[in-house]
Amino acid sequence: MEDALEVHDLVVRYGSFEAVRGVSLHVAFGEVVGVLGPNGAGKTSTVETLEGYRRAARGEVRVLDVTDPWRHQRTLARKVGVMLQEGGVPPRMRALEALEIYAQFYDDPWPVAELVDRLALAPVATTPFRRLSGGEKQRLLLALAIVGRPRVVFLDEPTAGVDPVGKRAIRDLVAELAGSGVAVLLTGHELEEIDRMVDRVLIIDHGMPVAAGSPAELRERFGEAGVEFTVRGRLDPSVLAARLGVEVRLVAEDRVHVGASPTPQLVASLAAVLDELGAEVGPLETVESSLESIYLRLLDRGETT
Ligand SMILES: Nc1ncnc2c1ncn2[C@@H]1O[C@H](COP(=O)(O)OP(=O)(O)OP(=O)(O)O)[C@@H](O)[C@H]1O
Repeated sequence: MEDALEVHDLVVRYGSFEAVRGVSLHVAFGEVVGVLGPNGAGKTSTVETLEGYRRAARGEVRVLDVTDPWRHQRTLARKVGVMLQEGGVPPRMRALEALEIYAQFYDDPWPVAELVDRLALAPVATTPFRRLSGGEKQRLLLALAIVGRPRVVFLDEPTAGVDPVGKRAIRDLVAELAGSGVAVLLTGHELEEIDRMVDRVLIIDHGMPVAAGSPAELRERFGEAGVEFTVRGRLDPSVLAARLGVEVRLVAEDRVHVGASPTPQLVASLAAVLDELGAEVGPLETVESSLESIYLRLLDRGETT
């Protein structure tokens, strides 16, 4: 797949403070990539440099055919979709009005009625922007970002504050955009949602890369696949650990986590030992690490080493 955008060894400075210290990333057409990291990690600084709002102190930045977004911000703005921060829409402008005005800027906009329908904006079509709820604002800002059918879309916390039905609508729309070849770069803290939307993530901290890959790759490298079950009565995890030769711990008072891949051998040995110990347990369930647990472990490790 051809890359729609790329950043190589990016450094962003505010005065003498280096907010981004050597970040590289690329997004292909048809790909959804998430930039993750704690508050102040440098996500917005990275994305805003790609959007042309910040100047790179060092490094190469390309978005579509624009190799210096800072210098060519106006040209770039017509080619990419940016999910604006709240301040990007005049407070009194009505939702539908905003969409119609934005649509006029483009040669082949997405039909406004279709976007209104897809993002369930009809009930608030005549509501002024400042009166919209948090989730409604998010949905409108997403509609505004994509109404011009850009080939590259930047989404800042697209599902933050959105209800579950709205989240699904946004996920579906993002998947559809990617399916039609759009490159999507998103940031956010809602890791469960992001896990479901992205092909790859880049985790950064203190302006530096911590890990990168698809959620599946990160699970493979840093995750803890395991088997869990509930137990009635007492079961000493250390006894089980000694017998199985793997890590076993309580994740709740009555729930045991066996930290090993659920291979047939492991499951058979576990069942045999439990039987021998006369333990009364519920069904064995396989569990895999969430992106959130991997993220927490990676960042924790980053700070302690
Ligand atoms: N204009 C600025 N002047 C000085 N420092 C800034 C400026 N903009 C950002 N910073 C600092 O740069 C660092 C990175 O900020 P950035 O907004 O890129 O982080 P972020 O990862 O997007 O955080 P969040 O998750 O909170 O949005 C922070 O320490 C921030 O305080």
